[in-house]
Amino acid sequence: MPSTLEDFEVLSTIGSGSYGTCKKIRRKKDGKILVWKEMEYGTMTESEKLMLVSEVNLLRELKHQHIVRYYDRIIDRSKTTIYIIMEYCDGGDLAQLISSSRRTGSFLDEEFIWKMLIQITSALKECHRRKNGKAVLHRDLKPANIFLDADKNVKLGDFGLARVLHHETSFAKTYVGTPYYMSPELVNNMSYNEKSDIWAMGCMLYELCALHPPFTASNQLDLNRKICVGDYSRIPLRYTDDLNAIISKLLRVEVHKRPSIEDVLHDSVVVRRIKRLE
Ligand SMILES: CNC(=O)c1c(C)[nH]c(/C=C2\C(=O)Nc3ccc(Cl)cc32)c1C
Repeated sequence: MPSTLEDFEVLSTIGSGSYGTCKKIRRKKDGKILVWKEMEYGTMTESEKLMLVSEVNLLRELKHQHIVRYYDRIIDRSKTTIYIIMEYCDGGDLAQLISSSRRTGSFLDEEFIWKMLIQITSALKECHRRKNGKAVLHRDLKPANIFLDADKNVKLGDFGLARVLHHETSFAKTYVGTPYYMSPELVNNMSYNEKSDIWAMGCMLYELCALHPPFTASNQLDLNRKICVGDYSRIPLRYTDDLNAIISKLLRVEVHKRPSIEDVLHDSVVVRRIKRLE
């Protein structure tokens, strides 16, 4: 039996991502706490609407402990709005965590950052596995799209929709961020690929260490230059050479030298750390 809006009670608005509004909801039949992401599709073309529906159906197949669980979707044609119902993540997102660490001047523990590296890599491995010959590339990996459950375990969310909503009307209206995580290949107008997700993961892990992105500039031209030459400083000296080494591999400018997800999971330093967390 498909869900309807009446099956849920809206409790609060908890965030507005790049592509819509997130609300905390309660499922009336059992009291389960969930979220839904409301996305207005009225300004989309027919082909983009079809892409959005197929994207959501594909994402619903992703069942993994470190990927936000998709439960259902509701389409309200009277409001041209889709409601994507997903798992509630009590711990909020990594962007909030970085902001509060920066505000209090307290760096994150290295053990926590290794845990993020291993769990995000595990989630991306599931996404990059071919499903019906189609990889689900995240395309918008950033701290605001990495959520945490009550035990501070990773829940990768908000994916795959970036490609659908890159059309002029809705993307231009909603996209406000500076593309700090844009990879060298994207700066050079090449196509997004699995290694672009790896680059973004490197930028994110760097930011967890330094509490700022690896590449910053006062204008897009300077930012692009720094990205394309790989001009960034070492992570703070409080972090080990092992952590610095793996992040440096993720931030290799040449795509063919950048490790794949499998390379990361088989890297000797990462294997050692996985054993420690088991
Ligand atoms: C201030 N907001 C929060 O602390 C917060 C909390 C407790 N949860 C969230 C967000 C989500 C959440 O809890 N589950 C989600 C599933 C998909 C997406 Cl795109 C977002 C979420 C947020 C933004």
